[in-house]
Amino acid sequence: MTFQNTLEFAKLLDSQDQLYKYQDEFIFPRIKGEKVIYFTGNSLGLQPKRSKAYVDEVMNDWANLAVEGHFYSEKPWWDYHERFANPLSKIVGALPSEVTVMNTLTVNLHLLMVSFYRPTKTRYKIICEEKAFPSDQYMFQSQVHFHGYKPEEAIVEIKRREGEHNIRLEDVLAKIEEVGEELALVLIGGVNYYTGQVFDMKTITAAGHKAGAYVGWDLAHAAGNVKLELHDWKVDFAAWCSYKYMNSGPGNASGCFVHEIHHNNPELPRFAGWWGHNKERRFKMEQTFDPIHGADGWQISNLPILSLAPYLASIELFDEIGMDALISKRDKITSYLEFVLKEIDKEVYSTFEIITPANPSERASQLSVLLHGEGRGLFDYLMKHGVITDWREPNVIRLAPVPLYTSFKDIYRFGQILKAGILR
Ligand SMILES: Cc1ncc(COP(=O)(O)O)c(C=O)c1O
Ligand SMILES: Nc1c(O)cccc1C(=O)C[C@H](N)C(=O)O
Repeated sequence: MTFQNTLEFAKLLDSQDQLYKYQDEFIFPRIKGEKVIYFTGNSLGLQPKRSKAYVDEVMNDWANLAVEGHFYSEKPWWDYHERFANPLSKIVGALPSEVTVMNTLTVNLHLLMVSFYRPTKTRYKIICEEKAFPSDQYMFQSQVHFHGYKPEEAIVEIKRREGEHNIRLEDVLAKIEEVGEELALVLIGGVNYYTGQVFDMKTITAAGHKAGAYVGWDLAHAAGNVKLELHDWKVDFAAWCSYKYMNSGPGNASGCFVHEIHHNNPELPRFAGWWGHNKERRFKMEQTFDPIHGADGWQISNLPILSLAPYLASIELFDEIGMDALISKRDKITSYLEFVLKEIDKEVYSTFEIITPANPSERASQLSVLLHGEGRGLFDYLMKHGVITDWREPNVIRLAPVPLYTSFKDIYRFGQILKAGILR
C-alpha cells in the first residue's frame, strides 16, 4: 500500500481498522482537555476502563466475605491465577500448564535461574546481549557472584558491530558456537528495550540447545507485542512483565513460562513455597514439598489478588481480540509511523535516524529515533504538546504506536507536532 502523509489518508486507514473501536476501552490522560497521543505503552500501558470493576469486585468481596473470599467469592482467590492460564498461553504460544503469574519480572528471572543456571567448573557462562536492560545486567552480575564467579569471566555479551545499532543474528550464533561447551545459559531480551529489535528466538533457542545450554527469554517488551511460540520453539523458560503491552497497571505481576519437558524433572532445583505445592493437599499443611506439575509449581506465595484483578481484565481483552489481529494492525501502524517520520525528515531537512531495524520481521511496536542535532528540547516540546514519548540517554526517543489504542490519525497529528517542534 502506498501511504500518504495527509489527514484524509490517516482517516481512511482508521476507517479500515477493525481495532479502531478498542481505543474507547482505554483511559487517556488529557492535556488542555485533549487526549494525549500515547507512545509509551512499551513502558506502562494505558488503563483499560474495565479494570476498575475487577478491582472493585475484589474490594467488595474482601469487605463482604473477608477470609471466606479465598473460597466463596465469585472468583475465589485461592485459584484466581488459574484464570490466566488459557488466555496467557495463547498470547505466548504455550500449553496452559506451561504458564503462570507470580511476583515481578526480575524476581521471576532470578527464581527461574535457580532452576536453569546451575554452573559447573567447566560449563558456567551466560550469553546475553550487550546493553541489556540494566535490571537484567544487575541480575546476571549478582547471579554469577552468588555462584562464586566473576562477571568478567562468566558473562559473555553479544556486541553490536562498529557503527551498527542492532545485533546481527549471525553474531549471536557465532558467539554461541564459540563459547560452546562452556555455555550454561543463553538469556536475552526477546525485544530489545532500547532499539526495539526483535530477536529470532526460534533459531537462537535451537543454537543454544545444540551447544548443550538452557535458553531463556526476558519477554518484557515481547509479550503481548510479538508472535511467540514458546512451546514449539522449545524455550526452557521465560518471564515478562504485564504492565507494558498487557496494560495491567504499574509494577504489576509478572507472567512466566516453563516448558513442559521440565515439569516432572526432580533434578531441577527450585525455591519452593506453599503455593507451588500440590493444590489438592495444600491445606493439609504437610511437611514435604510436592510440586504442582506445571509452571504453577514454581509459585512460592499466595497471590496478590488486588494486583491480579486488573491484569485479568486486560488479558480478557487480549483474548477477545487475538494476537493475529493485533499483529496485523501493529505492522501497518508501525510502517505508517516510519513513513510519516521519513516524510517529515525530508520536509524539514532534519537529521534524525530510526535505529530500529527496517525489516518488519525484526521489529514490532516500537521505533527508536536517534535525534542527531536535536536534544531534549524537542522531547520536551512533544510532551508539552500532548505527545507522550520517552527519552533514553544519550539522545533517543522511543515511540510505541500500540495497536490496541493508537489511531492512524494520531500518527498523522504526531507528524505535524514533530514538524512544528523541529521548526520551533
Ligand atoms: C527488558 C526488561 N527487563 C527487566 C525489566 C524490569 O522489570 P521489573 O522492574 O518488573 O522487574 C524491564 C522493565 O522495567 C525491562 O524492560
Ligand atoms: N517500570 C518502570 C517504572 O516503574 C518507572 C520507569 C520506567 C519503567 C519501565 O518499565 C521502563 C521500561 N522497562 C523500559 O523499557 O524503559
